[in-house]
Amino acid sequence: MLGVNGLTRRFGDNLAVDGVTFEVPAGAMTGFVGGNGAGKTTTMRMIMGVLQPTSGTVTWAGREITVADRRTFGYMPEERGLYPKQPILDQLVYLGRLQGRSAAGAKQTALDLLDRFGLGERTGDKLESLSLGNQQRVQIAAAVIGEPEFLVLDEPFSGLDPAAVDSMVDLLREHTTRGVPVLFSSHQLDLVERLCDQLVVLARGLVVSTGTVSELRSRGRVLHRLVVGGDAGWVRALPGVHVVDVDGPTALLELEGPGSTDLVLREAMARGSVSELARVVPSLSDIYREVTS
Ligand SMILES: Nc1ncnc2c1ncn2[C@@H]1O[C@H](COP(=O)(O)OP(=O)(O)OP(=O)(O)O)[C@@H](O)[C@H]1O
Repeated sequence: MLGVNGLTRRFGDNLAVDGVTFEVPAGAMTGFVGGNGAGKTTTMRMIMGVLQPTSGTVTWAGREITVADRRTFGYMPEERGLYPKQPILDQLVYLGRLQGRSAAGAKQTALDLLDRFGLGERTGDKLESLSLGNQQRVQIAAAVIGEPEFLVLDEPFSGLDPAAVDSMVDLLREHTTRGVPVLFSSHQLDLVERLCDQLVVLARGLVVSTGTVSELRSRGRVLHRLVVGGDAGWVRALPGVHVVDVDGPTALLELEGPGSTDLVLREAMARGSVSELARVVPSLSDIYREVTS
């Protein structure tokens, strides 16, 4: 398990990361989300030791992290990091060797990964000759070539088509199944919702929420949608009902308790037909907007 404890980073007057604390448990896929400039990349760089924190610590397996620990980590940095003019297989084998793999082992894993990502015919091609999406696949292969004990991936899914996303998701799941903790940042909240076991939400350098998607959901306000035959504007007059929005026959409501639900239903039926009165299950995007606003 990796622990981030009160990590703080200033750039001059800019407090980019402000006392960030969270854990990435073994075998869990942790999604790191937050708007542009929230501090995700800065935090990941401090975890990887490529940027010094102003204060705070990173722990691995319950003790302060060492250089040797970090050598066992796989990292896909925001600025990527492979050589554009070198053949992709050579680069992967080289990186695997740097991370302690034998030449034969690194080559076999690299060939398997490239084959799996549809690049089996292009092993001798230079990185720059591949499309951006295919370059991204090679970057992910580079992060896992050393059989890492922890994976840090900065926006690994940006620019990937749905089929590539699915194969990356399968690859990452194989790692978490073996107990490897994975931390990845993404702005693709539908994907984060599908993929991650837990979330860390950052806003303006601060952790504003952590937990599973269902935990985050249960902390948010509960809304109901009412759809009636005519105009639903009458619902504004009911006690115990906070109207979030009314649009013709549809109203979005925050109800104070079961009594309010009964009241809304009774009133609606007395006034005509009722098509729907149901609890709204918020999407991760809705939750994200609520916790970061
Ligand atoms: N090397 C640097 N020098 C000065 N300021 C920096 C540096 N790196 C990051 N910052 C600032 O730190 C803040 C956090 O940036 P960071 O890149 O960590 O955000 P992010 O959440 O990864 O954003 P995005 O989703 O846009 O990639 C921003 O205000 C950014 O301008």
